Parts: sequence; structure tokens; C-alpha cells
Amino acid sequence: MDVDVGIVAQRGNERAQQLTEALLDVLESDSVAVAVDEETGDAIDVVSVPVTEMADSDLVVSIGGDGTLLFVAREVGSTPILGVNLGEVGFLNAVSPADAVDVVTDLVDRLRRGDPLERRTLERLRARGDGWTLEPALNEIVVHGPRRGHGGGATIEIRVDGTRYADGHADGVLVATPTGSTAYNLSEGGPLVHPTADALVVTQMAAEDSMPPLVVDPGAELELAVTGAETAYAISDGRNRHQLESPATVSVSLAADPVTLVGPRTNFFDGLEKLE
Ligand SMILES: NC(=O)c1ccc[n+]([C@@H]2O[C@H](COP(=O)([O-])OP(=O)(O)OC[C@H]3O[C@@H](n4cnc5c(N)ncnc54)[C@H](O)[C@@H]3O)[C@@H](O)[C@H]2O)c1
Ligand SMILES: Nc1ncnc2c1ncn2[C@@H]1O[C@H](COP(=O)(O)OP(=O)(O)OP(=O)(O)O)[C@@H](O)[C@H]1O
Repeated sequence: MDVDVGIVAQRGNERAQQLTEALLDVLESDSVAVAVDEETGDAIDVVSVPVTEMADSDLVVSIGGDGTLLFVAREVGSTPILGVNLGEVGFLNAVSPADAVDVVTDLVDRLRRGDPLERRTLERLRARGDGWTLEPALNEIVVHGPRRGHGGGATIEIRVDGTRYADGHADGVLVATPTGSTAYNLSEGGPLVHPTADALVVTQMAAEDSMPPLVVDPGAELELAVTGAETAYAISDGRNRHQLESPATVSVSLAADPVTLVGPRTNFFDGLEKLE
């Protein structure tokens, strides 16, 4: 079958741009249709497309750090993504730049032959309120007061399937997926979730009278009810935010469209060493 590949390289990163050129050379000489993101296309002077249009590709290669992969996932939804690590942490990106050409050509050969790719499905979270919805989060949904730190939090009641778990003043509360358990959740004292476990984590951020982080079933209906703050925010993966007028209730549940990763897996326990 014909194979379409999208490549997104971290903005302004010359190594990512050079790797894009190397992939373009190999793939185009093998008659593979390749689309490059607009920022990278301008930098290396090739034709480009908006990243959203790569949602129709068979494979999207994300070259950069975790932030770049989160960005690609936001734009292409459930389209298969391969993460190549050029970031400082790169927890979500399993492939080293040196292996990228081999791994991509192997995946393209399999797609051509119609062989199924091994896919890993990463659940996402959807936050919604009265008349608004955030983009799905691969890491976490955060609800926090006007700012972090002294004088900045809010009173946030946490409800699980309609029943109150915790209530009180905190900088904020976050709901993390297993993927996001190693990110903001970990800095706020939440537990690591092994990638094969089906669970969500609810963690208070600097609460005055704290309750332990709570692990819930992924099917749980979570509500974060905000009072006692002039303004507050609901934020998806640190980038997509909605301003709340207190009192406000944010509902968090699994999104319908998970992210699909392909290619080699990262070793979760080895990856933890990068976080220190
Ligand atoms: N105090 C904190 O730990 C803190 C604060 C703000 C945001 N964040 C995280 O940053 C994410 C947004 O990423 P960004 O790159 O756009 O912003 P960013 O550049 O500020 O990234 C923050 C750091 O989080 C790391 N990271 C992101 N996702 C990860 C994951 N699943 N596991 C391990 N490390 C991960 C990144 O590599 C980077 O080092 C948010 O979803 C949130 O989890 C963390
Ligand atoms: N090709 C691109 N086109 C448009 N925006 C991009 C592109 N690459 C990166 N970005 C923007 O930059 C953000 C992520 O890059 P960021 O500088 O945070 O680096 P990173 O991938 O997390 O790597 P590092 O680990 O080195 O910080 C994305 O959320 C997105 O907004």
C-alpha cells in the first residue's frame, strides 16, 4: 500500500532539522509521501503542511522532547506517533536520533506490506465545564487558583462519582493519566503509575490540610468544585487553558480518543533515572 509519513521537528532545533532532512532523503528516494511541519519546512526550505493535516497520515514522527510529542499528540489525535528523543528528558520518546532512520524505514516497510504495527494506546483526559471543553490531556488536567504559592490558591472540593473525597484550600488539584504520573504529578508528591496499569491519580497541590493522592478507576467521573478564589484556571498538559469564574465545577473523565504510540518501547524504570 502507499504510505504517508508526517514529520514534526522541534521548533528552532538544528539537530531536529538535520534529522528531518536525512529522513526526507531516505523516504523520498523510496517513493514514500512525506509531509513536514510548517516551522521546519520554512527552516530547511521544503514544502510543508499544518501539523493538524498529518492526522490523515499512516505515521507521524515527532523529533524533539516531551513537549514536542505532547504538541504532536494534541494536533493528530489517534494517528500512530513515533517519538525520537532530542529533548532533555524525553520520557515519552523511545528512539535515539542514531536509530531514527532504521526504525522509521522498518515501520514504513511493515505498513507497505500491510503488517500490523505494535501499537500502545495511551489514555487521555477530557475536562469540561459549563459551556466549555479543553483539548484532551495526555499528561494531566490541572485546576489551580489565580497563582501558585502564598495567597494564590483556591478551595477545591474533589468528588469521585458524586461523593466527596477531599475539600480545602490548596494551590490546586491535578488529575493525571499513567503517562502523566511521571510529570507534574510526581513533583506534587503523587505516585508513579506503571504504564500497564489502568488508573487515574488525583493529587492535591500544596494543600493546607492535605489528603493522600488518590488512585481511581479510569471510568470514574471526577469533579473539582472551585470556590473561594476570584479566578481560577483549568489547564490541559500545561498549554491549553480555560479561565474559571468561581464558583465553578470542572468535570474530568477519560477522553474518547487515546494517543497511539508505535515503535520500540521505552523501559519505564530506566526512564525514571532521567527524571532525577
Ligand atoms: N513542576 C512540574 O513538574 C511541572 C510544572 C509545569 C508543567 N509540568 C509538566 O510539563 C508538561 C508540559 O510539558 P512541556 O514540555 O510543554 O512544558 P515544559 O517545557 O515546561 O516541560 C516540563 C518538563 O516536564 C517533562 N515532561 C513532560 N511530560 C512528561 C512525562 N509524561 N513524564 C516525564 N516528564 C515529562 C518535560 O520533559 C520537561 O522537562 C505538563 O503536562 C506537566 O506535566 C511540570
Ligand atoms: N514544529 C513545531 N511547530 C510548531 N510548534 C512547535 C514545533 N515544535 C515545537 N513547538 C512548540 O514548542 C513546544 C514544545 O517544545 P519545548 O521547547 O517545550 O521542547 P521539548 O520538546 O519539551 O524539549 P525539551 O525537553 O528540550 O524542553 C510545543 O508545545 C509547541 O508549542
